[in-house]
Amino acid sequence: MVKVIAQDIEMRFGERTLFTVERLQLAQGQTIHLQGDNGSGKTTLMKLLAGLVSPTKGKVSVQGFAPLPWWRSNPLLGKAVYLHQHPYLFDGSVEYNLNYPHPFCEMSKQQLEQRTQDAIHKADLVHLTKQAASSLSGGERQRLAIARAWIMQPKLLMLDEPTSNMDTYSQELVLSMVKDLQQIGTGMLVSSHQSCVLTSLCDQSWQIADQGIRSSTPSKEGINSDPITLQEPRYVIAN
Ligand SMILES: Nc1ncnc2c1ncn2[C@@H]1O[C@H](COP(=O)(O)OP(=O)(O)OP(=O)(O)O)[C@@H](O)[C@H]1O
Repeated sequence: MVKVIAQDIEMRFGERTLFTVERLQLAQGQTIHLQGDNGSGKTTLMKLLAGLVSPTKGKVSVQGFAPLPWWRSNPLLGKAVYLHQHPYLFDGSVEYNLNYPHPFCEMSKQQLEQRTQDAIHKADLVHLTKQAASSLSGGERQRLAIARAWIMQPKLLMLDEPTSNMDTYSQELVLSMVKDLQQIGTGMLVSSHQSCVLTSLCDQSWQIADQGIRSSTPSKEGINSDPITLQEPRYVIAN
C-alpha cells in the first residue's frame, strides 16, 4: 500500500506557527476532506505532503513506491500529485497538456491514447483540444488539470479547492472523474473550507484549527466533530 506519512511536524513562517502535528497519513483507498478557515494552512499542508515545501521541524516520508533513480534528490516529489486551485499548465494547446504526462505513465501507447480520448470527453474538452491552454477560463483550466491527473491515475492525489470557480455542470464532470479515481484506489485529499460536491465522497475529515489538525470520521449526520479528546487515536493532534 502506498502512503505518505508526516511525523512530528511543525510548520512555522517566521514567528507564526501554522500547525503542529504528531502523525498524519494519506494512503491509497482513503478520500479525505481537508477543512480549515482561509489562511489556516490547507495549501501549505498539501504542499508539504507533496514535497514542495519542507516542514520547519519533523519529517515527511513515503512508503510503498518503487525505489528512486540515483539522480532524484527529493524522494517526495511526484509521489503525491498536488493540483493547485489555479493549476499550472504548460505553454501549448489543451491536447499538448494532456499528452505531456504520457512518458511518465505505465501504460501502452494504445491504452494511453484511449485514456486520453476518454479524458477529453469526460472533461468536455472536445471543442477546446486545439486551443491554447493559457486562453482557458478558470473552470476549464481546472477541468483540464483534473483530466490530466485522471489520465495519469496517480496513487495519491491532492486537490486544492478543486471546485472553486466551477459551475454545476463542471462540478458534475469533476465529480465523475474523481469517483473513477476513487474506484481504482487513488488516495485523495480534497481541500475545501466548506462542503462541496466532492466532500460527500470523503470517508474522513482533517480539520486545521488552533494550530493543530484534528481527524474525524463521518457520523450519520455528517462529519463528526465531537469536542477534542487527545487520548482518542482518531485525533491526530489538538492544541
Ligand atoms: N512562503 C510563505 N511565507 C510566509 N507566509 C506564508 C507562506 N506561505 C503561506 N504563508 C502564510 O501561511 C498561511 C496559510 O496559508 P495557506 O495558503 O496554506 O492557507 P489556506 O488554508 O490554504 O488558505 P485559503 O483557504 O485562503 O486558500 C497564510 O497566512 C499565508 O499568508
